[in-house]
Amino acid sequence: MLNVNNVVAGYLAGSRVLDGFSLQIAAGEVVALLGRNGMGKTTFLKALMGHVGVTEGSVNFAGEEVAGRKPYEMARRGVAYVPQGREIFSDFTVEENLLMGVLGRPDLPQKVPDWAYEIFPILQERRKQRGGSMSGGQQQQLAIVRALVSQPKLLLLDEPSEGIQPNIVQDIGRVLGQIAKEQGLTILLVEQNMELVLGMAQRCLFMENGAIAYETDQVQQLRTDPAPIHRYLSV
Ligand SMILES: Nc1ncnc2c1ncn2[C@@H]1O[C@H](COP(=O)(O)OP(=O)(O)OP(=O)(O)O)[C@@H](O)[C@H]1O
Repeated sequence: MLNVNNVVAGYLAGSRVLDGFSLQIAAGEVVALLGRNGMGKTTFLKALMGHVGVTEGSVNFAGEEVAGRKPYEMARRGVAYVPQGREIFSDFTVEENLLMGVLGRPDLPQKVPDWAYEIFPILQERRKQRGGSMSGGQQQQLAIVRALVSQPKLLLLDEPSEGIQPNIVQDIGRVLGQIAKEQGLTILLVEQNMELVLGMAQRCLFMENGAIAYETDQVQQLRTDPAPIHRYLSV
């Protein structure tokens, strides 16, 4: 589904935050992208969404070259992005926030589907309340469902557990794992919370200096043999 080859990308002209970055993700996979702060994980998600320019290499999504596409074009092609810090609209109600997710897909019926409120029941209870009045965890749930109502093929999540109480993190992990399994949703997860990663991911990619340095599909072995975690994540 996603085939990224030798990508170079950065913020300033000539900068190489991503430097020879390559990865492949098959349809239906749940993959975690890990690495210390500043290694370029968020930059990759932004480059894939078209928020950061790709200066070298190729990004193929669903059989089409997409490097250089704008964020709204990526959304229409079925890539949904839940950024770090959630970025919900504080003054909009829960329902209005969800509608924003639908508006990114003009080919879908332009209303919030009923199933959106069944994913996390709190969103039904808070439907008419301002997004900004909810807790951080509830806002994260809202941001995730806002992404899901665009009916993505690929869901990008940037640190969904950040600053959120453990029971909501667990709930998010359980729900996303279930959706991935039952509906074949492909997920790329950037995350520091190893419990969430080990509970969800089928494959872990470790980033160092702008590229993937190591990967494993023996995710559960990381519990008993955490050497890669120490090597690539410890400061
Ligand atoms: N808007 C920006 N302008 C210039 N440089 C940036 C910008 N955002 C990030 N960088 C730089 O790009 C590098 C990679 O940052 P990035 O946020 O992708 O790292 P990360 O692996 O996601 O780490 P973190 O866990 O801290 O978010 C860092 O050196 C960072 O300082």
